[in-house]
Amino acid sequence: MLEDKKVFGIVLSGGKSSRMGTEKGLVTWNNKALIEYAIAAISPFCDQVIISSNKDCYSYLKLPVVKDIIPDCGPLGGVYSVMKKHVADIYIVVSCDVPYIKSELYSDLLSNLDYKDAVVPVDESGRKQPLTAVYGKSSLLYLENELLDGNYKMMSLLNLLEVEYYEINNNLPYYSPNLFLNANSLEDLFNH
Ligand SMILES: Nc1nc2c(ncn2[C@@H]2O[C@H](COP(=O)(O)OP(=O)(O)OP(=O)(O)O)[C@@H](O)[C@H]2O)c(=O)[nH]1
Repeated sequence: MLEDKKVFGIVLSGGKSSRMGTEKGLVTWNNKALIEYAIAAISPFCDQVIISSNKDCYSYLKLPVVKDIIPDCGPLGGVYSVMKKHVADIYIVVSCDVPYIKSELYSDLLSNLDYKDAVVPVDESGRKQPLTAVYGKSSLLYLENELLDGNYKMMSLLNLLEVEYYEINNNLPYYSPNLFLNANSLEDLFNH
């Protein structure tokens, strides 16, 4: 299905990292920066991985960096800015702070996209995970309208899109209870 499609990865790293107290993607965990786990998870499927950040600190990764076109709109603004600047058929989104995320998850999400606007995993507690998801280029119009209306919530965006929800359960070979662990603070990372 992907052969004739252009697939770009979006690594969301443009937040303020206020709970972490230091640039989240650069925090080292098991000898690797957090952002490098995110990049590794999506790279196998991407023609190009793009960093969504408003800082210059990720230049060492030698990947394109896209700053937010409209500042302070949260992750929605980051996804929008990359989509607007780099045209592709499919965008694989990952936040920079999910060190347990797995390539196999993205493989499953991609194979469920078909003609939907997005495939979003739902964790075993029923939480939708739109920042570790896959979006078709058809999402861009909705993202743009949401931003213009001042609605910055990813969850509201999902209500507008035709979304395939992909249920995660502990029978999946790559399942772990930490799959979506979101390392917002050093405590999240080291004390879970
Ligand atoms: N490009 C972009 N990315 C963002 C923005 N806000 C958050 N993100 C990213 O979206 C993901 C989820 O955001 P949060 O977990 O709230 O991260 P954060 O905003 O850096 O953290 P706090 O300041 O502690 O709330 C992270 O990967 C952030 O880097 C933004 O305004 N622009």
